[in-house]
Amino acid sequence: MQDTFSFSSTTISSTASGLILLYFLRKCWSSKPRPPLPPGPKGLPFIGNLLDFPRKQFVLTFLQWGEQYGPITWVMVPGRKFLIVNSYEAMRELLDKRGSNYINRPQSVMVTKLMKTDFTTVRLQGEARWRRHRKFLRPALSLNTVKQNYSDLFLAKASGYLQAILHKPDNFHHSLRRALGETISELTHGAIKHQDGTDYVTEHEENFAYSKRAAMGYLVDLFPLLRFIPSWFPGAKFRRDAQKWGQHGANLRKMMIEGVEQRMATNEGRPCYVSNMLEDLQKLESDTGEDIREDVQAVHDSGFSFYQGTSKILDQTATTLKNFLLAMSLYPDVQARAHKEIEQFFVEGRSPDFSSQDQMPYIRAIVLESLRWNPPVSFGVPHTAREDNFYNGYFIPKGTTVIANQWQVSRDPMIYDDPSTFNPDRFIDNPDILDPRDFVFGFGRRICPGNSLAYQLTWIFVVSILWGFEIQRPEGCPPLERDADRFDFGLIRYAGSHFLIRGRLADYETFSTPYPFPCTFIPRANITKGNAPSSV
Ligand code: HEM
Repeated sequence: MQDTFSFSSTTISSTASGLILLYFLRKCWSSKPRPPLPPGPKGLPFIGNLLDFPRKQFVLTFLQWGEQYGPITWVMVPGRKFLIVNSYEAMRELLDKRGSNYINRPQSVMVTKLMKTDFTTVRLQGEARWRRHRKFLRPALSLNTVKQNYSDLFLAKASGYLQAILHKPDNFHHSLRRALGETISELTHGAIKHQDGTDYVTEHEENFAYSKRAAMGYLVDLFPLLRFIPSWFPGAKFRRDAQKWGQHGANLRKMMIEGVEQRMATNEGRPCYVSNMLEDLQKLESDTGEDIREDVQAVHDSGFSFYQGTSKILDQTATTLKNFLLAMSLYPDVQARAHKEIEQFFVEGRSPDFSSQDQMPYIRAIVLESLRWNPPVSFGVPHTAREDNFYNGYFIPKGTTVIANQWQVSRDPMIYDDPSTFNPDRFIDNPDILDPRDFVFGFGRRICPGNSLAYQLTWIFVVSILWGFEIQRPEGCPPLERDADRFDFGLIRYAGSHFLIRGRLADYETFSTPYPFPCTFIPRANITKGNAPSSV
């Protein structure tokens, strides 16, 4: 008994001294100065850098910060910490090499929670549901699948666009969105209209307008507790709007899925992403008895994500093509060379197709330059840090929103000489130059799964338009020499009034597009009204 007691007291005293030692060691360790936060503009008490955020042309301010503070800049607003990355090397290091730490997305209360868009691929956190989406998207959007399954659809839509320009040349911006919207709708859900006549493309445009408004930045994003205010409460219009806008998306999603199911039941309509995946799953279920419910949900959600959430797919591809059209009107020499290359393959009634794609280096260079000249998602889709992290001796706390300023890469003179000039030759003269697809489609595990599709679709539109038309800038239009006169850099035009912050805290999934510009389309010998390219 005595022995036991003395043993216990020794144990207790040594445990106690051990704990005390540990306490002091920890104290010493934790009082060791933590590396500093990255440099950045000095903020104000309470509101941090809110006033440093520009109201428009965000990337240009981000670029200035890059020049002043180096590759990474730290900024804060209430409740949010941002790391703006202004160097390709740092983007690769953080988002690619340490991709598992930067796999999440920031969650906007208004768009994600109140509008209930957290099912879309782009907004999901990097967890099981998101992995399930990517599992279906990967094979469906691979280059091989795109070439085999979607080439005819792309050709038909490009041809339809030429006819639209012939008939209503002034409407070319609108008909471009229409052609791309139809392409995506047919590709994902096999139709552009519901059985009851509802036009999916028009509905998606409406839905997109709602998302854009919601993404403008609401007070509830600064003070998330506001989301618990009942929607009937005075001043809670944001809740009623979110409900209405979210419901519009939910109804549309339901309608589009029902449309696919009806067509599958009657063997009508063209095969599409959703029907192909559902057929595979149904086969799996009947062969193995596997529970496919979560997979079916992932197909429904990822199919709709082509539009919702990532509805910018349409905008991004449209922007790339608008970049191209603007460039053709500003750089006639480039256009003349492109016409020459096309004439080697597609003349005398032979309309464009993909058969000579590999033999047309100048067209490839034009497509790449259209992506680089004005990266459509000018400062990327943000990622967030899952854990504390260090870079170049700076501390990046858990939860930081990381913004990769793609515009900076596109204008880095160390990478691209004379970067504001549209110069496809840079890709021909220097085959080792950075391929813009290595940054305009994002980074790491969240990298855009649609990059091959986007490239192929852009390519056939570019060739078809050049085959059919000569593009001119109308006489008397100003020459647009500066980037700031050409591109809006993520400016969202929204006339509605906002609380304190109008646009300063806009959701950061904005994208840059050319300001509206006029073009004259002169039909070439190849094309006449009613003469659609023969291959479609
Ligand atoms: C020129 C056209 C396009 C550009 C510039 C573009 C760019 C991007 C970028 C920058 C991201 C975010 C990547 C990141 O988080 O680092 C993204 C995400 C995404 N893109 Fe694209 N994209 C384009 C077209 C498309 C197309 C045609 C599709 C589908 C057919 C598509 C599907 C997606 C999806 C589903 C995501 C979300 C990925 C995720 O969060 O896991 N994109 N895109």
